[in-house]
Amino acid sequence: MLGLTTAAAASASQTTTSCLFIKRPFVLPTRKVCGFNGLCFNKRASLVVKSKRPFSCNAIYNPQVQTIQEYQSETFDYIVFFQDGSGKKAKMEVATDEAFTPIKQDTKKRKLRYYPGNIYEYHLLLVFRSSETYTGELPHQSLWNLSKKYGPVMLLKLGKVPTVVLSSSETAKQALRDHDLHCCSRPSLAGGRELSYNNRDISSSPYNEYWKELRKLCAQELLSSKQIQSIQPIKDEEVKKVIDSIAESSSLKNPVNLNKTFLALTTSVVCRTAFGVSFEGTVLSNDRFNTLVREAFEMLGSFSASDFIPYIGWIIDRFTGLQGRREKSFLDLDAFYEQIFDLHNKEKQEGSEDLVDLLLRLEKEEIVVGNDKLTRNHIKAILMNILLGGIDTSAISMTWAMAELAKNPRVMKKVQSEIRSQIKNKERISFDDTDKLEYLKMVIKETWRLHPPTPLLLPREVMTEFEINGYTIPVKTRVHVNVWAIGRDPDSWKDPEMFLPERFMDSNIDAKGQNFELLSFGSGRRICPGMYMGTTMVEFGLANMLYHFDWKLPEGMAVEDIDMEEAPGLTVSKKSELLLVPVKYLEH
Ligand code: HEM
Repeated sequence: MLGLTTAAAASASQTTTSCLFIKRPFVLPTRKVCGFNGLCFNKRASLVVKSKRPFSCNAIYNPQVQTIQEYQSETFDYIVFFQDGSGKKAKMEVATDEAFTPIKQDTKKRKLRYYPGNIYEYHLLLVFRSSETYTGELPHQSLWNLSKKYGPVMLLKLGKVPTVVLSSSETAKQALRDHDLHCCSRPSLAGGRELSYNNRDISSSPYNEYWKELRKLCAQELLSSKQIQSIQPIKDEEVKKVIDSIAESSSLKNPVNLNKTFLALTTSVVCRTAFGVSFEGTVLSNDRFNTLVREAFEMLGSFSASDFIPYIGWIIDRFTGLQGRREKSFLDLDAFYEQIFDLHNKEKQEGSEDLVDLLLRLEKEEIVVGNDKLTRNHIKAILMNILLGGIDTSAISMTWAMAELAKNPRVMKKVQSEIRSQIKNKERISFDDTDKLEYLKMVIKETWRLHPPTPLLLPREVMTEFEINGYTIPVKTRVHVNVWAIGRDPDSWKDPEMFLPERFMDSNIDAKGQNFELLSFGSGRRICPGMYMGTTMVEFGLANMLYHFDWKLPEGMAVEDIDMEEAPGLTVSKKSELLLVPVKYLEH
């Protein structure tokens, strides 16, 4: 971190006609930029003119000029923009960490005059050239590393789009609690737009009446605790199928692929409860369905040039093949929804109304949501939320939990003995049984701390300017909360890299959106509406796996061999398959 000191200012004054002294320390990056990615920081700063005589400096009127592309060919390390209250900007070339050299020539600029001894309040923007890019394979990790250097509020300038990343519980609290109403809209992104039939779903809809009414519908009809408890018989059946299949592998001493097992489990539960069908009966085979879900998540989570570079970004997306993949993902999902509608039209069962029945009935009744009459496209968009929100996140959570348990045999033993002593020798675990499993709940929270399924939350868009830690966050800025970084922040967590469920023993911290150290479901108006469904699914699934089976590593594998690498996407799953050998627990 660099705070320009008087000495630094003095050295600067030797090389330049004037010297500017920045009162508040700020961060100057040092690396070279690559591609169109870059970072800038945005902060109000005071400049004190130290030179003996008034001097002039170039001002830039066009704010667009600050994009990285326009400076790519230039040789300096970084550029500093100062913007005063009137919106005028002055640009300084920074040659080293310690000297500011005013740029001499720039056609579009007018000279601004600075007077000795005066203090100028500026909006300070730093644009720098860095090989550390935002759009690496795992952005939450790159951003975490950057936040360790540059602090918990960073403004990234990607193409034309300002994006703020918050990486501490304190700054997340300011955004999601104190200024929730100022930043609870969503940007319209290419991936989400296409898969959500033009932002007609809950997660990518901007903050408006339509979104409010959809959320209400969700809370009252689709994802209420009463509704979730009513689907328990389906969960029981689907879990039993999984246990029977694992028992078979156990008798053959075959390892089980837990990534696939959990995904198949959550898929069956969601498809049966929400769509009233088992996905085995649809156009998609099990494997194709899983690929489709994963692919859709990658499309939603990938950085698309059209989201950052207006007018020409789509050309880049065509070249990279992203647009083609997105279209295919959209068509596959669309075919899936159509088939579900067909099945519902053919097999109308009296008395049992699932989510699709409900939505089709509302369509027939021509109900208006916000200002829109509910159409097939609205219904498909809502189904996309249930499908993508409900399936992957819970499966990912269970896989990470089992990977951590396999890596930490002490914790595995402890959680199994809790489950087995509480359940006794019952053949089936009931919904109520999981309530008593305090240590299992701690294991799940610890898993979400280290492996939040949505590590950057979903991007928000600022509707009204506000401040975080003295930084101004202007309208239209995108805001990401790096929940992954917050879960590893040593200011919030002791020994953050350790998997230690006991840390929750005497603490009230939970993941329900009030504790900003643990934000696996987000917080504020945009908090996950499927939190109860997701939590109960994860608790129930894991309790069963750990009750019925002991789990061993495959022959020749050691605990250290379990790799915890992450796969990229909007949700972050375990990259390699988790293979464990089940051993049937025989006491019941
Ligand atoms: C362990 C399971 C789950 C986790 C960890 C999870 C996590 C999240 C997160 C982090 C967000 C973004 C919150 C924000 O932007 O502040 C979110 C939003 C959302 N989730 Fe979940 N989720 C889970 C399960 C579910 C389920 C089961 C459903 C539905 C069946 C669901 C539907 C949604 C929807 C519709 C949104 C968008 C909310 C909005 O923008 O208003 N999620 N979820």
